[in-house]
Amino acid sequence: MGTVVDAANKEANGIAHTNKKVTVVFVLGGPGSGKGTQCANIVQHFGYTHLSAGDLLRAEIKSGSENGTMIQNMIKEGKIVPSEVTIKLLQRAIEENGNDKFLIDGFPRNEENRAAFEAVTGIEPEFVLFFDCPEEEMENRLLSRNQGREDDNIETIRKRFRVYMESSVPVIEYYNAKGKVRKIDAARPIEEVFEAVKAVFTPPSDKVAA
Ligand SMILES: Nc1ncnc2c1ncn2[C@@H]1O[C@H](COP(=O)(O)OP(=O)(O)OP(=O)(O)O)[C@@H](O)[C@H]1O
Ligand SMILES: Nc1ccn([C@@H]2O[C@H](COP(=O)(O)O)[C@@H](O)[C@H]2O)c(=O)n1
Ligand SMILES: [Mg+2]
Repeated sequence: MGTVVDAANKEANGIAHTNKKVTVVFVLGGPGSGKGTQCANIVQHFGYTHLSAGDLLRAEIKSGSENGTMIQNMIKEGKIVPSEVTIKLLQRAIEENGNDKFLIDGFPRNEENRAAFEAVTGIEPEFVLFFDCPEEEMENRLLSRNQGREDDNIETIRKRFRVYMESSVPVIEYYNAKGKVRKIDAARPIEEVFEAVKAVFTPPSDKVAA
């Protein structure tokens, strides 16, 4: 079941409304747990559009936006950018895309993100895909990622882990209490993790008995 984006709230936020009916899956997990890697696989197999909040913020820096310097400083410090900035980027990306099902990766990152997104868009996630991975493994992955990210250094990585534990884990707990979390053991090879992910996205009627 999708969610109809609430017209009044969208107008208040300055986004033209289309009453687009969308299905949203939030993809959460610690820094380096493999969210982006698995989202790419889900896109290929299940036809979702992948929206990474971090990628949208990095693109905003590159675009020369008035918020660019603020966003860059927040990312360097591993801090969470104010919700209105990130939500506008997500809303625009949803509106501009012809697809009606989205993986929103790395969002909501804190309670403010969660409550503001729900209030502004009226969108409730179908479920939350949660990649559970030990910190030591995530640290090793981030230190060898080699994508030139300014926040993949040990000092910022430690700050990101702290923010994750203090601000993001409570959001996962919130959705867990609502029965919406699909937890995946992410400390396995990429292909094995994807087998578990596939089981979450495959409707029960399509599952073949082993
Ligand atoms: N299951 C896995 N086993 C080993 N390495 C992995 C696995 N999944 C992803 N990686 C690698 O770990 C690094 C981090 O993965 P990815 O970028 O997908 O994580 P992320 O959760 O999106 O991180 P961030 O929150 O920093 O954006 C990448 O170099 C990726 O190739
Ligand atoms: N909801 C979000 C998501 C991300 N950020 C900032 O971007 C950084 C990188 O995010 P990744 O998901 O790509 O790791 C993150 O550390 C935050 O600084 C944010 O503010 N809000
Ligand atoms: Mg990522």
